[in-house]
Parts: sequence; structure tokens; C-alpha cells
Amino acid sequence: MTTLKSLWRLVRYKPLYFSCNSLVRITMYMERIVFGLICQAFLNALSTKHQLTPGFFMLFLPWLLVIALRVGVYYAGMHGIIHFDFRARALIQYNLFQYLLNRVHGAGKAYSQGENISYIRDDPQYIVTMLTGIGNFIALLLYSLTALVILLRTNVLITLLVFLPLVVVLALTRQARKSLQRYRQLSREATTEVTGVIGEIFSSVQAIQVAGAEPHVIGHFQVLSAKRRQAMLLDQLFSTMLQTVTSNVSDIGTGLTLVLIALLVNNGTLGPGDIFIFTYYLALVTSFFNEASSLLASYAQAKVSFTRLESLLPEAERDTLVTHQPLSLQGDLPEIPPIKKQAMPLECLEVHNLSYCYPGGERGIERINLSLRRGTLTVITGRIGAGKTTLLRTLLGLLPRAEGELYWNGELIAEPAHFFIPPQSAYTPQVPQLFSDPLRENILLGWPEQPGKQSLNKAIATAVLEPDIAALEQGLETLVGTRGIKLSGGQIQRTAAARMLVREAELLVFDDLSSALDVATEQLLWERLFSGGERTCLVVSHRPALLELADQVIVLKDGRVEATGPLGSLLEICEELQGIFNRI
Ligand SMILES: Nc1ncnc2c1ncn2[C@@H]1O[C@H](COP(=O)(O)OP(=O)(O)OP(=O)(O)O)[C@@H](O)[C@H]1O
Repeated sequence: MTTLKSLWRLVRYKPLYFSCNSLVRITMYMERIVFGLICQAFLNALSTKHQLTPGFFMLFLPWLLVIALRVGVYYAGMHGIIHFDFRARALIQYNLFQYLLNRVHGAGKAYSQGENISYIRDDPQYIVTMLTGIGNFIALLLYSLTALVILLRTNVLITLLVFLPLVVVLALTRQARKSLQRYRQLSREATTEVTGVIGEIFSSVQAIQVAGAEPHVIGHFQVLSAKRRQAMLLDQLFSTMLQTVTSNVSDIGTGLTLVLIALLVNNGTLGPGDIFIFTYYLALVTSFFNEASSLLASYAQAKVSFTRLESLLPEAERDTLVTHQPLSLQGDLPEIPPIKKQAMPLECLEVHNLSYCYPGGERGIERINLSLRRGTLTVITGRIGAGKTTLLRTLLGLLPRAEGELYWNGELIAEPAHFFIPPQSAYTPQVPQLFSDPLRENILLGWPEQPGKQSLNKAIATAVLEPDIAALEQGLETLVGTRGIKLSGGQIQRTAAARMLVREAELLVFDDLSSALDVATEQLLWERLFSGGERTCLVVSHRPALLELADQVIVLKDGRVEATGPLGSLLEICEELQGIFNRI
């Protein structure tokens, strides 16, 4: 979809609100035209008649009528502009978020968090500002054409002699605007880079500290800040210079007019009203050229903004950003669709020939087959980089499989990403994500607590989290900080495990809990997990104690299944497993 078509689609989203903008501005400028004409007639008549009769003042009646209507028109116009601006911006952001939140895999261009926030916040605004600028442009165009006709009818020579040099000056400044655009682009890029680095620093405080990388990070930040300072300075300097020239153009025009009038007034062709109308109309007509060139600049900016936003939605249809949707900006928020509570009880999960390859490489998993039965523990093990996490993520639909089928109780799972969610399955990733909310919110994440079922307490106990909560001053209400920064690695993993357990899913999937838990705590967690009844678990681990507990062990090597079976028999035949065991 071209930028023009996308813009047109946005206009059609709220055409009434959009046209209010043009209408109010047209009224505003037409009021000036009417006032100019009346003053011209009044002043010319004044110079020929020597008595002021009441009839003279009747000339101002149409103008008084227009200003009487003005308040109403302004109100309607401003109402329209505000609503259009807000709704069009909200629509783009709504579509963006809808796409990003529904996307299960296939990341767009990898921007930092700060860059993403900057694009999502600022780019819709640039696009909508361009659209609201059209209203002013149309109104000014009408005003300028009408004024030009009136001025030509008043005096052709003065009109041409005043306008032609002005057009030349403004054309030159338009050329200069191209350079301004370049400086603006550079300053925006520099700002986005700085915002991006700030975001990354905030989200990786611990990583920077443990690596002792503070001086390096600060040095990098200073380099980027200096680049931004320079870019901003150039941008500001150039735009102020340009503004100075363009804002003085109308004064230059007025000067030219007065000189020409002084030369022509003696031959009696110009009355005082004519002199007035030249100087009165001129100021706004010159701003038409400014408006036209800034509209072109903001069109170029809108184009850049569309390209940037589209790079966040790599697989989306081209009109996704501007697809019309109802927005709940007033009144009650719509009901959130209820989460399906009825689980499809798991008897057997079959995986056939599951493959995935990371883009641009040969790494991934190849033709994996496995079978899980209800109430069993399956442990996937293998060396570092064997493909364990990739297997879990492809199975759960978090990575797009290249081939393979999955069957739940013999039924084909068409879209794993939409199927492997609670109450069917729940997953604790290797690096869990916590939010800067209280611990309770981090575990529940909006999951409704069943009255009397004590599922939260049970989940906390199974995840061996009660001693930690008891030690926290505010217990479950403790704010955990950004990404759980106030908690230890083990506490973060057990909080994520409790989040998973509270959902009481049919299949529990853990990716390597042992990376942050000591042996005793992990042992206790597995004991509690399996004492409560028949849980079906798929776990990535290399802990011998868990491998011994497993009903089946799947050994991965270079993305393929090397061997499958109970630990005892595998240790006799599988060299890969023997190697792993010997190293532990
Ligand atoms: N996003 C990625 N892009 C490209 N290659 C990747 C990506 N993620 C992982 N890989 C590669 O794919 C292979 C399998 O990675 P994976 O994380 O699944 O291994 P793993 O067995 O879980 O390792 P670990 O025990 O360290 O968690 C590795 O060689 C890894 O380098």
C-alpha cells in the first residue's frame, strides 16, 4: 500500500472529523477575505465622500455576521481536529499492538526496546500531523487564490511586481528545506539511538555490573550523546535560520508594496482601500508557500514513519496499520473474551518429524519424534547447543516449524501457538520474564483465583517459594522491580514456576530450572510436583537426580534425537549420555 493510499484510508476512518479541520480553517481565512473587501470599500469610499453616513457602517454587517458565527465554527473545528488527531493516532497504535500481541513468532527488524517505544509513540504522531496539516493547506490555497484574484483585479502591475520576487525567495528557501530535512532525520536517528541505549542500560543493569562494564557503557553513551548534541545543534541552527528568512518574507513583500504604491499612488489609480488590501492579504498569502513546503516535508516524514512502523510488522498485510477498527475511547471498556477453562485432558502427545532451522544458518532441530503419555515425566537432555530449547519452543509454537505434525490424543494440532496455552499447557522458559509489579500480580498475571481452591497458595508451596515470601517484608505484595531485579535468579525462576503451576495446566513444560536453583531446592520442587497427583511434565535438564526420576529420557545431539528410553538402559548404550554424565 502506498503512503498516499494509507493516508487516504486514515482520512476515511473519520471523514467528518477530518473535514471539520478544513472547514474551520476555510471559515477563518474567508473571514479575512470578507473583512479585507469591506475595509477596501470603506476606505476607498471614505476618500471620495467627505461625510460619514450611518449607511457607510452597514458595509461591516456581513463581516459582523461572520464573526458572530465564528465561535460556533471554531468550537466545531477544534472538536473535529482534536478527535481526528487522537483517533487516527490511536487507530495506528491499536493496530500495531494488536499485531504485535497476536504475533507468536517471526520477529520483525530487531530494534532495541527504546527504539521500539520511540517508533510506536512518535511515528503515528508524525503521520497524523501531516494529515491535519492538509486542512490548513487547503484553506490557505483557497484563501491565496481568492486573494490573488482580488489583488489582480485591484492592480495587476503591483500584484505581479510584488509576488514574483517573493516566489523566487520562497523557492530558494524550499531548496534549503531539503537540507533541513536531512538534519532533522539525523537528529531523530541520534535521539532514537540514545533512547535505545538508555532502555538497554535500564534492562541490563545486573549484566553490566557483573561484567564490570560500567566505564565502557558510559563511554558508549557519551559518544552517542555527543553525536546527538551535534545533530540537534545543526538541526536547531538551520531551522532557526530558515524560519527567520521565511517569517520575514511577508515584511519584505509589504516593503515592496509600499515602495510601488508610493510610485503609483500619485497618478490616482490606487485608493487608500487598495493600499490596505495589498498589505492585509499579503501576509497570509506568503505563508501559503511556507505551508506548502512544510506539508511536503511532513509528507516525506510520514513516508519514513510508515516504512519504520511496517518494519515492526514484517509478515503483516500492507494495510494492517490503517485497518479500520472500533476503538473503545469512551464509556466502558469492552469485555475481555473469557479464557477457555475447559482443558482437553491429555492422554497422549505425539510429535512427528518436527524440524526448525534458524534463519541464515543450519542450526536448529531436525525431524524430531517423541511421544508423551499422561502422568509421565520426560526429560530432554544434551550438551550445550544441542537444540533442547529450540525443540521446546518449536513444539509450543513459539518458533515456526519448518515441518512436522503434532497430535494431542490423536488429533492434529493445527496451530500449536494457539493450542499450547493454559489450560492445555504452561511453560517456564530458561530466562523468565517478570514485571515491575507486586509478586502476587507476577504469579497471577490476571489469572482469576478460584474461590476456595487455594490454587495460588498451592502453586507457591509447590514452587518452594513460601520461605522466600515469608522473608519479604511485604510478602506477596512486594514490588519486584524492573524484570524482578529485587529477586535472586532462583526466586525469579520459582516465581515463574508458580505462575505456571497456578494455571493447573494438563502439560507442564520447564526449560532448565537447574540453571538458577541449588540441588536441594530443585529436588524439593520435583518431589512436591510429583506428590500431588499425576502430572505430565516435559523438562529440559541435565540433573542426574531428575534423569533418574524420568519415565523417559530424550538425548539430543546436534539438533537430532540420539537416543530415547529410561535412564538405566540409555546409560548402557548411548555414548552421548555417558559423556554428559561423566562431565557432571
Ligand atoms: N536465535 C538464534 N539464531 C540462530 N541460532 C540460534 C539461535 N538460538 C539458538 N541458536 C543456535 O541453535 C542451536 C541450538 O540452540 P538451543 O538454545 O536450542 O540449544 P540448547 O541445547 O538449549 O543449549 P543450552 O543447553 O545452552 O540451553 C545452537 O547451536 C545455538 O547457537
